[in-house]
Amino acid sequence: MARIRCDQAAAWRRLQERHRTVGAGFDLCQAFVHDLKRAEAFSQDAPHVFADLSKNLIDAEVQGELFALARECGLEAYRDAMFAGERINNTEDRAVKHWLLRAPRDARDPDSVAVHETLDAMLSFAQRVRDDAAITDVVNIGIGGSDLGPQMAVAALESACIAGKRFHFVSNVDGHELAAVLQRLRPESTLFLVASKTFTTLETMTNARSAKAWFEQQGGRDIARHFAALTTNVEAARGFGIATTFGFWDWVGGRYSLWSAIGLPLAIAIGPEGFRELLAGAHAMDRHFREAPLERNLPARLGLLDVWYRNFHGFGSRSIAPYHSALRRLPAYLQQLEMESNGKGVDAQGQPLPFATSPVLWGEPGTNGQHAYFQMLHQGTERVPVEFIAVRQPAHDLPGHHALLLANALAQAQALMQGKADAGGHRHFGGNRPSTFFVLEALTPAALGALLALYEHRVFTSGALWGIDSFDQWGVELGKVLAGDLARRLENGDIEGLDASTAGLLSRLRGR
Ligand SMILES: O=P(O)(O)OC[C@H]1O[C@](O)(CO)[C@@H](O)[C@@H]1O
Repeated sequence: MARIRCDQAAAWRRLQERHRTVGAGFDLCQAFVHDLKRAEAFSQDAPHVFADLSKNLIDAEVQGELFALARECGLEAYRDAMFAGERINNTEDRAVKHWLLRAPRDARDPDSVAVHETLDAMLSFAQRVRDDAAITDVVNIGIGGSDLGPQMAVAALESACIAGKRFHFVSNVDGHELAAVLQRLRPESTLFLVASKTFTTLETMTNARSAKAWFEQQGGRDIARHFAALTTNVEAARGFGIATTFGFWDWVGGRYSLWSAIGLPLAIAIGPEGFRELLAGAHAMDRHFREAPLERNLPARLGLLDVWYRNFHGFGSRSIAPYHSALRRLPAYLQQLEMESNGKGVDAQGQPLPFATSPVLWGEPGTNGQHAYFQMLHQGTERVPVEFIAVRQPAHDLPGHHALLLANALAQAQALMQGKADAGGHRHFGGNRPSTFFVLEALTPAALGALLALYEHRVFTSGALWGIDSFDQWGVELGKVLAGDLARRLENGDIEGLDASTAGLLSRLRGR
């Protein structure tokens, strides 16, 4: 489908002009003085998520131009193409249909029917594992999208997780990780889930082989009961000796696969009903993204803000500050989602891009981050937009804590914006530092599903304007190939043809 890249749109030039004349000197505090309705105008309710965008460096005119830019670039048509199942992942010639995984069953659509068959089977398996008191440990072996999503979500929903079962996530090829987990396991009470879309990934296959060898050495019997595979490559899983498999499809990208069989650890942890609630929350956000006009469309507004910050203000990073310790793995999850999707230097046709794309995402839960890097956020030489995520209702009943936590989130956003002008030198806070503030009512499966889908569509929006293919990841290939070659060289010591640095390091690491 025809797409206009953002830098070729007339609105792009108007935004450049706007940034040159007023945008760069935009004063946040003054904006609130001049517009008493600013907080309301730049707030947005979406399913399960409220967002206050008013502490961002935008005004109504910039936002209007950003909507114009989105329309000129064909964002809505491109979004509709994704939801129509067109092959918008053009470099891999694949459709992009993770949203179908959370849509209600549609008997007319064979893909939807297959999705729900697998979902039903996977959820009954999850229920059986939940009911099986003999299984005390579930070990997910996977990496990237086959690890970060379930790991993040099991932590996020820890208050809803089943008692009496421990969940472990082994991703790294570094044997320290698997060895530390294996030490705490007994084969008869362990279920290994080998999660890999391709079932070829070096880390996962190495860990899966070692786990299987350990299981057999420890006298484990009945692989069929103690190993299951979550993969699009069911044949390879069978070849590996795993009979219980839950499949998914090539139109589910790794970083978009939590909603598929890859979510099995989460389904075991929170139960089939909880998992369906997660899907329903994400589906509600899908509908919002599909149906709301851009002016009231939260993922679109956020994605456009990202373009404004990256390409006009030149902000190179964004900090994620979840004020909820259960969201401790969310920054890592979002790093893959956004940086693997939009960390591209060429457009979908392979043409070099003359502008910046994905920012660096980073962060830690609040209030911990405040005692580590918030110094830089308040007084450093870079301006970094911060994203606060607060949850109104806590999942514990310790008195006092939650109000202090929320007060800190509010205070940081306020301090970033207001600064402190009356003090000079080291005590001076320049202020005018942007932030977005999200509020969830409670950290439920539905709210988490909606929040994650919100981020997915936001990444879609900026990627669409940048004209890139947000659904491939060719940038991870080169390192994989070189690692294969270097693994052989580490064995045999061959340094022929290597650059001097790599050759020297290789010899040192071989200890010879
Ligand atoms: O699920 P697989 O096929 O093992 O891949 C794991 C991860 O590797 C990548 O392909 C590249 O890092 C990710 O996109 C993916 O999530």
